[in-house]
Amino acid sequence: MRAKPNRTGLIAALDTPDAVRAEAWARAVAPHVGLVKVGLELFCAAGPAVVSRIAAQRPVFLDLKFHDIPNTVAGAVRSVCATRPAMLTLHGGGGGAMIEAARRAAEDSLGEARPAILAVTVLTSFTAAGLAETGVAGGPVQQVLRLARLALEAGADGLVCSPHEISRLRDAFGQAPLLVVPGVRPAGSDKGDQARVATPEDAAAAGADWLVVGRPITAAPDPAAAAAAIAGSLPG
Ligand SMILES: O=c1ccn([C@@H]2O[C@H](COP(=O)(O)O)[C@@H](O)[C@H]2O)c(=O)[nH]1
Repeated sequence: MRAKPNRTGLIAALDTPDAVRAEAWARAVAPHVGLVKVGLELFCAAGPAVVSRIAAQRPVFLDLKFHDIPNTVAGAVRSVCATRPAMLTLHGGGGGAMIEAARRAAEDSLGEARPAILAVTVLTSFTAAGLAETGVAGGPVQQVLRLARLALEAGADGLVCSPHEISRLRDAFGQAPLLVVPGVRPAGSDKGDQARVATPEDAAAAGADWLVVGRPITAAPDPAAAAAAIAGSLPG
């Protein structure tokens, strides 16, 4: 498992139901990104086979955000380990026992070659008001810190957070946890449904290990050029 880069790296999110298009994007952006991300849209349409094919060319961040009872999540982790992802996600809100079970399942399946286990804290599409609607008072930063502690103590290798929480997480937990950060928008790009966003330069300066960027790359007229421009804006 070699998921901690020496400097902030770029992950392109391949969000499409079309496996042929996803594989073409993966080939196009490959020179500019460290990993490509397969999420629910592509996985639900094209299944594990597309993950295995893409993983043969480029390390895959498998972002399926598991959230279920520990036994079920452990089984899902064992199943997806067959596709050889470099990193996978589960929801921190699933609790410590679920995260421990996921880590054990990954170790049993692939040993040293297991994927990094990342806990999603508070989705980057949430505002404080939206989070309060779900019954979580106190705002995103507090909830991110609470779930981060739980997840890291249960054996997670890292966290998915927004750019707004990176520095607070580094202050609380240091440099060791892998911080994977969506909600990244080059200046002037459309935010879409993302709420807690920052530019690639600001997220890198705050201490992100990996930036996850989807639509600003895949909706661009030239996805390879868009990925190259974002990667080029990161400190070297
Ligand atoms: O909190 C989270 C967790 C995961 N994501 C995923 O990242 C990409 C972002 O895509 P954009 O097009 O750059 O908005 C997407 O695949 C999400 O599922 C996230 O955005 N926030």
